Amino acid sequence: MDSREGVARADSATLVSRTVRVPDASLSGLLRTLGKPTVVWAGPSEPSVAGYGAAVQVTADGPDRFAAVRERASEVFESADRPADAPAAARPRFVGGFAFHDGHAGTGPWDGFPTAAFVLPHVQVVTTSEGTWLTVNAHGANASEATVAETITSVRERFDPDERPVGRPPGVVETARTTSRAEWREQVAAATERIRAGELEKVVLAQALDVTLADAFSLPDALQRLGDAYPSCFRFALRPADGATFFGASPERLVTREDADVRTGALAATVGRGETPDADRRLAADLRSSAKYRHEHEVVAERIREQLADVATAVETGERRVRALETVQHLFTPIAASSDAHVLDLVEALHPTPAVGGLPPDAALRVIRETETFDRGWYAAPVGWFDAAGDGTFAVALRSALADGTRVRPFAGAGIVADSDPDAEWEEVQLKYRPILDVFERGERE
Ligand SMILES: C=C(O[C@H]1C=CC=C(C(=O)O)[C@@H]1O)C(=O)O
Repeated sequence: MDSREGVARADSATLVSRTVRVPDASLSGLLRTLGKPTVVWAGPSEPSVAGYGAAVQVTADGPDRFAAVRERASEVFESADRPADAPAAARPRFVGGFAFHDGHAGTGPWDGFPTAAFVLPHVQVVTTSEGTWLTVNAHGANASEATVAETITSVRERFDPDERPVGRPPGVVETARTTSRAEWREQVAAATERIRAGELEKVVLAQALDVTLADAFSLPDALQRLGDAYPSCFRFALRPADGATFFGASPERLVTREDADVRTGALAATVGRGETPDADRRLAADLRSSAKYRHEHEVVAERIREQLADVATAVETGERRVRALETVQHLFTPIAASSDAHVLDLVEALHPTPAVGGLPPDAALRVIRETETFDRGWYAAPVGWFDAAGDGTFAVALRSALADGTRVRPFAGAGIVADSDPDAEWEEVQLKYRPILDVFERGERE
């Protein structure tokens, strides 16, 4: 299942797709029994998807990558041989993501991660509140109903949905930084100077850690721990080639399109959690009332509305509120709209929002490139899924890390505006590493 035997380029071949119901299974149970997935997606109030192997893999480079993926995937979907009464939740879905920058190199730690990579899984297991379905997709010269039926039988034989206990956290042996505190101070000071000089209004600067674990990384354990601590976040894991896995639990929905309904939102400005309910409320009150936080947030909300204007109508902004997560609290403004555009067109219009890039976008991207000393790769970029109708959900790959064996590289950043304080931003970034580090560090309880 780990190989890419089924890999085919989108061409005139048929996509054969069949679905059977299987016993109810939790995502972690599935991952522990079926082996190494190529893709995993689990969103709040959405089906979870675990994919093995690739019936089709689509990759693309350069600024046209969004359209290139959409077109190649549409060819595959148009060729589909799938019974009309097959359950909708189990429909074939491409799952994958994009690099943050157009000119992504895909080298070093990001070896195997192109500028865009999506997989239509050979074996796709979808779980909803209604049940679990196994879909087998095959495409190319050897794809037939008979080969699909054979795979269904062999996966069913191995299918053991029982929950397995989560292992002990592996423990951290060593942690190195891409950016020292002194370098960060200089970077933030230089960025605020450029902002005050009028070159730009906001930029999101990031950094990374190089963590060495005592024992090898376990994806089922990592995703289960993240799911327990961050149930309202989008959990994902992507392994476009054999090698490293990019995974995380992102609080930020880039966009969902369901029929013509579009859901997005602005998530920006951060404080920590208080030690007591009173301290927590004071922090939340500060987040709501501070002019600095409001500005940092409002530029994001306003820009998202502008970005949507070209691809959607009936853009409506909900009420700004505080969204509390296990380790941080953010300002959040829901935004809804209506659109006939494919979800990938919406992703293209929205990426990068100023919650991960800045404003104006080009100036912010220039400052990011000139300032950061590590490769963002797929961090802070769109990850998610789409289907034949152009529906789908994409999250912004935050609270994320690249993991391979005992090596893990978590990423985190912070929005910088004119009055940002480098030390406060440093503390904020350390809080944003917590979701990933908590998966690996051994606390006193262990
Ligand atoms: C860039 C990150 O968070 C973004 C999302 C929410 C709040 C943010 C902030 O307050 O700076 C960031 O814009 C990250 O988690 O690495």
